[in-house]
Amino acid sequence: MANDAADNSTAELPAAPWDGRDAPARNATLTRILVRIAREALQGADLEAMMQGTCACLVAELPVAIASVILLDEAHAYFVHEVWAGEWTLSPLEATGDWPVSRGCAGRCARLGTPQLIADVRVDPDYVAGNDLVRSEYLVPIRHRQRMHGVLNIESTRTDFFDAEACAVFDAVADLVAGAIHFARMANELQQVNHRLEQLSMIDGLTGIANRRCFDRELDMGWRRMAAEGRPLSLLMVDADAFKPLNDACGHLHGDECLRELARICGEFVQGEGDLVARFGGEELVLLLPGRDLAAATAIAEALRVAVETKAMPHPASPVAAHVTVSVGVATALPAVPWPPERLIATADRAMYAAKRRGRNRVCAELANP
Ligand SMILES: Nc1nc2c(ncn2[C@@H]2O[C@H](COP(=O)(O)OP(=O)(O)OP(=O)(O)O)[C@@H](O)[C@H]2O)c(=O)[nH]1
Repeated sequence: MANDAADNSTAELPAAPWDGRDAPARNATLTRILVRIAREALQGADLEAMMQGTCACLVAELPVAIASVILLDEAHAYFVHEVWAGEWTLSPLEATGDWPVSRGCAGRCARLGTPQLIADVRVDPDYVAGNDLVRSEYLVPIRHRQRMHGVLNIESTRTDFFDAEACAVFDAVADLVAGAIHFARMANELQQVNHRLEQLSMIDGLTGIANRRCFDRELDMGWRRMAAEGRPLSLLMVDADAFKPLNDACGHLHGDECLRELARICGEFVQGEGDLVARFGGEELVLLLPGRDLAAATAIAEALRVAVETKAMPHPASPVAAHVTVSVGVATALPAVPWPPERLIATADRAMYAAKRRGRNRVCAELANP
C-alpha cells in the first residue's frame, strides 16, 4: 500500500536513526522498544507517565514525527484526552474544541475498531495534518477484551516504515497500553468501592446515622483534640423511655420508625464542628459535643428532650406520657490523655439512669472526674 512513487520528497527528510539499518537491526530496535514499553506497562505505577513514556520512546527511537495515545469517553463518541510526543504544529483538538469520532483517521479507527494503515497521508481524505514531514500513519485500537479505550496513533516521516514487523510491534504496544489502562481503571474503581464500603461500615443501617464503630473512633479523636486544645468534651446519652412497651403495643416496625424519628431529631442538635450523633446500641443514641461545657451541653439536652415531646409521637403504653419521651444523661470532661475517654461514657450512662430513676422524660447531668 505504500506509494513510493507519489513520495518524491524523501530527500528533504532529516536522516533518522532508522536509515541505513538492515532488517535484523531494525527488528532488534523494535524488540528493544517493545521490552521497554512492556516493563513500564506492567510495573509503572502512573498511567499518564506510562503513556507519555511510550509516545516519547517511539518518537525518540524510530522515524516517527508524532506518536499519541488518544482516549475515548465512556460512550465512545468523543476523544477526550490525548497524550503525545513529537512535533505537533496543529492539534485537531485545539482546532475544533470537541473531537468527535466522526473526525479524522483516529475517529475512523475508533469507529471501525480495526487498525488503519495509511501508506500516504496526502491521499487519505480523513487525514488531519499535524506535521508537514509526516508521510504515513498507523492507527491501532486500544482495546482490552471488548472494551475500547482509545487509539494509538503513530505518524512516520517515511513511506516505507510500517512493514509487517513494525505493525505487529505497534499492535502489541496498543495491547500493552490497553492493559495498563484497564488495570489503572480497575485500581481506581476498587479504591472508590473501598471508600464507599468504609463509609457504609460507619453507618447504622436502621437510622442512617453513625454507628457505634464510628462513635468510638470519633470519641477517641475528639478526646485527643480537646485534650490538646484544653477544651471540654461533652456527651449526651439519649434513651427512649418505655420502648419495650411501645414495641409490645405497636410492633417492632413501628418501634423502628420511632427510632428513626428520634435519630432525625437528635441530628438537629449537632451543629458544632466535630459534633456527632450516633446510635450507641439498641434504643440508645448519643451526641458527642466537643468544646461544650456542662451547662451548654445540658441546655442542648433539655432542648432535645422538649423537641421529642413536641413531636408527640403516640405511645399508648408509656407510664410517663401519651407520647414518646426520652431520658438524657449528660457528662462533661476536661480530657487529659491518658485519662480514658470511656470514663465519659460511663458518666453519661450513670446520669441517664439517674434520669430514669427520677421518673424519666428528664435530663440529668454530671461532671466526669478522673
Ligand atoms: N423496634 C426496635 N426495638 C429495639 C431496637 N433495639 C432495641 N429495641 C428494643 O428496645 C427495648 C428496650 O427495652 P428496655 O431496655 O427494657 O427499656 P425500656 O422498655 O425502654 O424502659 P426504660 O429504658 O427503663 O424506660 C427492648 O424491647 C428492645 O427489643 C430496634 O432496633 N428496634
